[in-house]
Amino acid sequence: IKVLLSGKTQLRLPPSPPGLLLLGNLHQLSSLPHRSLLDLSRKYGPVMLIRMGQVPALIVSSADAAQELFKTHDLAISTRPASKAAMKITFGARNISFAPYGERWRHAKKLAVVHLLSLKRVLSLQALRQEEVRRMMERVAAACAGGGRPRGEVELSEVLYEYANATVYHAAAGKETKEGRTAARFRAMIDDGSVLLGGFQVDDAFPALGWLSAITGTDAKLDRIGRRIDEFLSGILQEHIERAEQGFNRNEDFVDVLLSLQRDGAGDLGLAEIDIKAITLDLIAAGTDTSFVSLEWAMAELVRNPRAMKKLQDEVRQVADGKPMVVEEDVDQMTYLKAVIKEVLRLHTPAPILVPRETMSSFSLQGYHVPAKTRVIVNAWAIARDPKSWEAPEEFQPERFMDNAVDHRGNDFLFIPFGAGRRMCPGINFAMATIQIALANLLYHFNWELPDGLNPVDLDMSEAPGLTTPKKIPLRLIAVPKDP
Ligand code: HEM
Repeated sequence: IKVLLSGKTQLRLPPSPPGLLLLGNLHQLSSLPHRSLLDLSRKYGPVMLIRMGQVPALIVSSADAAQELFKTHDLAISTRPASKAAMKITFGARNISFAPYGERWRHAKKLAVVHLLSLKRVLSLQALRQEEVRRMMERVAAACAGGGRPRGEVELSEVLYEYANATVYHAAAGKETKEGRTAARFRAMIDDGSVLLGGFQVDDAFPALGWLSAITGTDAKLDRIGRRIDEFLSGILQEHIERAEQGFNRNEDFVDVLLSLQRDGAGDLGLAEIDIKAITLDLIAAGTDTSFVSLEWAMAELVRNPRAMKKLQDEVRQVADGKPMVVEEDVDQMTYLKAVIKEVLRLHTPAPILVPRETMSSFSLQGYHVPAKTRVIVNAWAIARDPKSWEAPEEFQPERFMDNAVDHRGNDFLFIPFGAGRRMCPGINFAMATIQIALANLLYHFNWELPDGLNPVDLDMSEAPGLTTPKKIPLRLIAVPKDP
């Protein structure tokens, strides 16, 4: 009636599934939102508007809509929604991933790219990766020697997590120098945080009801995680500062570089200790889980698909024949390895709904009006299994990437595991280098089997919830050395 009386035409909003008065569509979302959202989009279309409690959210689930979104409206969706979890866990969102759009975010991202993530910097870290791969191989080899477990049985998920964490930690904050700052401790801190940062907590849906998170206990939990993270990062910084004071600072790692920039003034925006902690934590967290889940799913798919495993093993062993280890020059010649990794990123998109954005202004998408202050969720996982773009989308077929120029760098919108546009992942080079060399060496040195006579097709492939989705049941495999 108000619209009719005002004489204004009503703007056409995207279709919405019917919701409940207070909850909106929250009750239709499971702990794996990418799956529930795909089901809803099959009914309501690739551009939909849902309500998560009080919060309106635009859901994009097709390559066409994603292309229009990122190509035409990227600036309008370049901020992240403010969230209590991000404020408490990521040093007031002074990091990159959860920072609001603006100069501070741009400055932090530039520092990370120039001093850690550019192709040149990533190539210069080759020896570091080789060292971490060697440590991982030694761990697997130790399992082959027995040591209390059935011979060759490896808690592979644990080993892969440790490798992914150590690689990015080593590059960002140097080698672990004190007992206790380990992958296990880091994981315990980060895992709870990842679920809370996903943006699907009751508290995210009712921002006006601040007291709710005190009742649900989320506030206390966030404070606890925040304190542990601060303590961990303060320890890292203190070690670096002490080392520099003793004259041992040779700009070895990213924290060293940031501290020396801080001493030199670091430009107009400055660089406080809290910024250094926030950015360092961000890079270690963003780089660990994503690379780990990619490796975990890669090994799971390969043991489930013995034909692909053999084909990849043949390629790796032929290229690196006779060498003590696969090195990165060898990887350049491994086309099937690269296809396998792309297929893993397609089928098991590590961050299935990317990282939520928020509209800074209204715009029109595929003929629908999208209001300002709407959360934007791009279901990259759903897009990567859309039968309109992919043949047999549910099947693991690395061959589909062999003679196919489709790339993961944010230009082909049917395949955007790293996102697209201004907020796209800056860690692609780092991630690819970390994953490729590890997978190649795992297959070069060992043959892999399922324990307890498990049939490959019976391997459980369900996902655990979070910003990234690891296997629900960690991967445990038998490693058999290629050369006993
Ligand atoms: C397979 C590995 C990885 C995947 C699949 C991945 C995926 C993503 C995705 C989907 C986003 C959000 C993009 C968007 O909003 O459009 C993101 C952001 C980000 N990633 Fe990655 N990532 C990976 C590895 C890494 C690594 C190794 C690092 C650094 C060491 C890193 C650092 C970041 C940072 C800092 C952001 C925030 C960018 C911003 O908000 O401007 N990522 N990543």
